[in-house]
Amino acid sequence: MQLIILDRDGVINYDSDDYIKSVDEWIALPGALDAIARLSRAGWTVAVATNQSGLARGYYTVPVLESMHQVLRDAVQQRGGHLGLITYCPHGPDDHCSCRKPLPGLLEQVAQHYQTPLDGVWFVGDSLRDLQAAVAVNAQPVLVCTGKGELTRAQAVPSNTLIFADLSAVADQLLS
Ligand SMILES: O=P(O)(O)OC[C@@H](O)[C@H]1O[C@@H](OP(=O)(O)O)[C@@H](O)[C@@H](O)[C@@H]1O
Ligand SMILES: [Mg+2]
Ligand SMILES: [Zn+2]
Repeated sequence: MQLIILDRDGVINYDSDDYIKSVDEWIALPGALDAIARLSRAGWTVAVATNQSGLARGYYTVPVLESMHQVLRDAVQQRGGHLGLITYCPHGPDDHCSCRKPLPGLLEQVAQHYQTPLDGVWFVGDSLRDLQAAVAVNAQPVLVCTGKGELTRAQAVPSNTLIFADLSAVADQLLS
């Protein structure tokens, strides 16, 4: 199967250092929804793996998070696409869970859901922890320069990281 996994904040939607705490604060990045729909229409399975420590911090609730994700799903569907599994880590840094990126637990949940290996699967993120999670499961780390991506690019990223301007450029590459 053609599977691609996306980080959410900073890749699909604008990120904020104050967290994305409501549906109103959830604003898609230019071209991101069309990119997901283009991939989906071309037969790709598009999943999402996102840290959401704002839940543990009490900044928003699961119903609010789910409403953001319904907006995302509806917007992709309106473009003729389908968004697959959205898996998230609800924990905080001190919860010592196994799913908070850079740990690969979210990616492993995607692999389990689709019963497919992750070797070489593109995981597209804007933070170093996204790239590290990809490397941990032998997936392909892909950095986009939206969200925190430019800051991340200035750090030491995994040597095999692919770098693109944004999610639209990632879709262009995969669909070329
Ligand atoms: O990029 P993804 O994984 O989709 O989601 C990131 C968000 O959960 C938030 O993650 C926080 O990091 P801490 O969880 O506080 O370390 C901060 O980076 C926030 O700016 C950001 O909105
Ligand atoms: Mg991010
Ligand atoms: Zn977790």
